[in-house]
Amino acid sequence: MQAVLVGGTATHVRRLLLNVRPVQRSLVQLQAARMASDAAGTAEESPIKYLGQEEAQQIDQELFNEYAYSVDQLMELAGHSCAVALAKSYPLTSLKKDATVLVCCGPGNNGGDGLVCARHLKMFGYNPSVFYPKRTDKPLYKNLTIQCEQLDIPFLSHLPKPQLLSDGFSYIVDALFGFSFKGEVRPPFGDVLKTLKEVTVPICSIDVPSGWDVEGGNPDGLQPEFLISLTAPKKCAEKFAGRYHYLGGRFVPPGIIQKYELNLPTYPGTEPCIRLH
Ligand SMILES: NC(=O)C1=CN([C@@H]2O[C@H](COP(=O)(O)OP(=O)(O)OC[C@H]3O[C@@H](n4cnc5c(N)ncnc54)[C@H](OP(=O)(O)O)[C@@H]3O)[C@@H](O)[C@H]2O)[C@H](O)CC1
Ligand SMILES: [K+]
Repeated sequence: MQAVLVGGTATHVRRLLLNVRPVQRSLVQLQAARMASDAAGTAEESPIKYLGQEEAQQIDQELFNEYAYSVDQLMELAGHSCAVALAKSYPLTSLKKDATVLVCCGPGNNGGDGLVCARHLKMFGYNPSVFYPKRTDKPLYKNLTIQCEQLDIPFLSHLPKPQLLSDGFSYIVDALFGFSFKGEVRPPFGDVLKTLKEVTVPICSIDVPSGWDVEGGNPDGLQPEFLISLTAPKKCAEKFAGRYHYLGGRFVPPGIIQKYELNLPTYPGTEPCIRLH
């Protein structure tokens, strides 16, 4: 707490700390640290942390087990932040082809983020379709699918050839695999990734470009134009050379930010996402 005792803020901060519960305390401390650095005129931010695969999974589990979030809650916030970041990067008015978007969903939670994102894109006025080749029987995914169907979002029974995809869609959302992807790509996703590599419209990846090693990337794999990292960027994002890199999933409690030294940037106002570069 020494760092915060700058420029007459000490009494104010001490009073705040005495009157708050422990969870709130870390919020106050974060704010105090920011006030201190501003007061000292040293607004130098530490670099954002890039997470390894195990660390990302550990944080995920901690959010569920210790912070008592449900997967549905976080997925909704994550998927919504993806749709907002996409709408900022590809505004409705700038798109041709009736603002058609294809969202490719994988079998895990990354695919779930994709289904939520598709629903919000529809609400924002885009025309999403979904390709979801390996469905999961869990109620969460079934419900997300029904919600999309009830909004008249079409589900494609097969993935069209690259030329048709490029002609038919403004961009393609890659929600196939996130931070739990491991090893060589297994069927049917090898063919899916091969097709996506050949399209000429932008590929927009959620959390991890699919087919990339979560830490090492994949120089021969997809080269997305857009990436939204959720919670915090994964190590492979250091290799991302596309145009838009966003951070989303504005749900990380201060306790986790501190414990894992995430050094997340401050989200502006009420925005659910922030552009990193
Ligand atoms: N805390 C957060 O930031 C949150 C992030 N969310 C999103 O969740 C994903 C991580 O989700 P998870 O379910 O753990 O895993 P994935 O979606 O990445 O992938 C799991 C499925 O992928 C299959 N898999 C894995 N490797 C391969 C491979 N080489 N070939 C083919 N298929 C593969 C795996 O299959 P199994 O047979 O191994 O079971 C799974 O089916 C994160 O990235 C965020 O996008 C949450 O939405 C909210 C919290
Ligand atoms: K992905």
